[in-house]
Amino acid sequence: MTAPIISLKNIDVTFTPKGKTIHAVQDVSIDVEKGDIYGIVGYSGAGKSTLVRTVNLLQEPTTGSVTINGETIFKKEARTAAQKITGHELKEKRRKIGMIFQHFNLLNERTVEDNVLFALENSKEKEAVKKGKVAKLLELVDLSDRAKQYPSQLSGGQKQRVAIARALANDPEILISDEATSALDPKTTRQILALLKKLNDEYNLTVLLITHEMDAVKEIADKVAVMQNGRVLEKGSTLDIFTNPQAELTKEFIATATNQDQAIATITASDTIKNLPEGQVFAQLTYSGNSTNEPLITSLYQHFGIVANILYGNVEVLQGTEVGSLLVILSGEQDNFEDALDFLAARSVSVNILKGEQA
Ligand SMILES: Nc1ncnc2c1ncn2[C@@H]1O[C@H](COP(=O)(O)OP(=O)(O)OP(=O)(O)O)[C@@H](O)[C@H]1O
Repeated sequence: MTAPIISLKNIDVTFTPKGKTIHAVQDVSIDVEKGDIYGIVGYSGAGKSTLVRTVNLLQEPTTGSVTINGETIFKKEARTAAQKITGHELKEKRRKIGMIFQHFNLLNERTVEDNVLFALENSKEKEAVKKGKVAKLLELVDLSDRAKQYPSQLSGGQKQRVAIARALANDPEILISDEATSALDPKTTRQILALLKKLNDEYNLTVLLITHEMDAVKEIADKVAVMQNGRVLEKGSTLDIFTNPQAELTKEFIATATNQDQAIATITASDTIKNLPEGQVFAQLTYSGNSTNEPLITSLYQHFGIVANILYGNVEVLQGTEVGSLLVILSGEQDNFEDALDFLAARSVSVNILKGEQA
């Protein structure tokens, strides 16, 4: 197996402003394979930006190691001196890691093409070659007709596309997207995410997608790590995390991204659930892939005499696999409930009891 393109091991980042200690990142280890779109999701202050800034050493870890393409560019253990690559080597590495940000960071007094050209400042290529490259990049992000305009003449989505063209100017292998869609409306967000996915598909560009929106992860990420208070709570394939989230925070993010939180809130407040008869259970069933081919609801009745009254249903397609969610009221023989739950678990249907006997 080839080495991960990014390997962060036991990363700690501690800040001590005015004698106060802030553990911004605590013992985080993440491996990103070449060609991954790897989402890092968490609320503001979770430590996402600090963590990704260690990838190109814009932020040196307090302890831990950073390995890019098999080469350890930084390593520091407690009470030993840091080992790191030289300034020149680091500069070279950084050129191969593009970054885009929430507020685009464009130069307002330069035209669109000059903003992209600026990234090639240190390139030894002839001016005409550089200009040709800029033209190609603008074509790639569908902004050829805006080359001579200034950032102030562009929409947010267009500005972000200029930033993407600029980030790609040095043919990076990795693109770090730090809340790049957070200032954009939902439609523009989808367009930018689609562009990142296209770059990933066509150029095998590895993308680190930092976001507070699980929706963005759901759209394009293959893998995801969920962060809180500087730590990774859980990580894995997007499909696994969506079908079987462990941490409460992850469940919360997923519920928001799939609009289930709204459905759960509305249904929980309804008279049907408020007056749920004794012995009945209000539950959320989440399933993926093969189990969707089985007539689960029919099976519950046939095998266990359990009736499922469906109040809400939703299917998402993640990485080509359906992930379904049902809000149901289950009723039937008490004695059969446990067997029915085992039956569902055996088919990788996760059951979250929201109200009723076993809640
Ligand atoms: N240079 C710094 N000096 C002191 N504290 C810092 C510094 N940079 C970040 N922090 C603190 O580290 C913690 C993590 O911040 P970080 O910006 O990494 O979080 P985040 O998840 O990216 O959130 P956001 O999306 O709001 O930037 C916060 O408590 C923040 O205040």
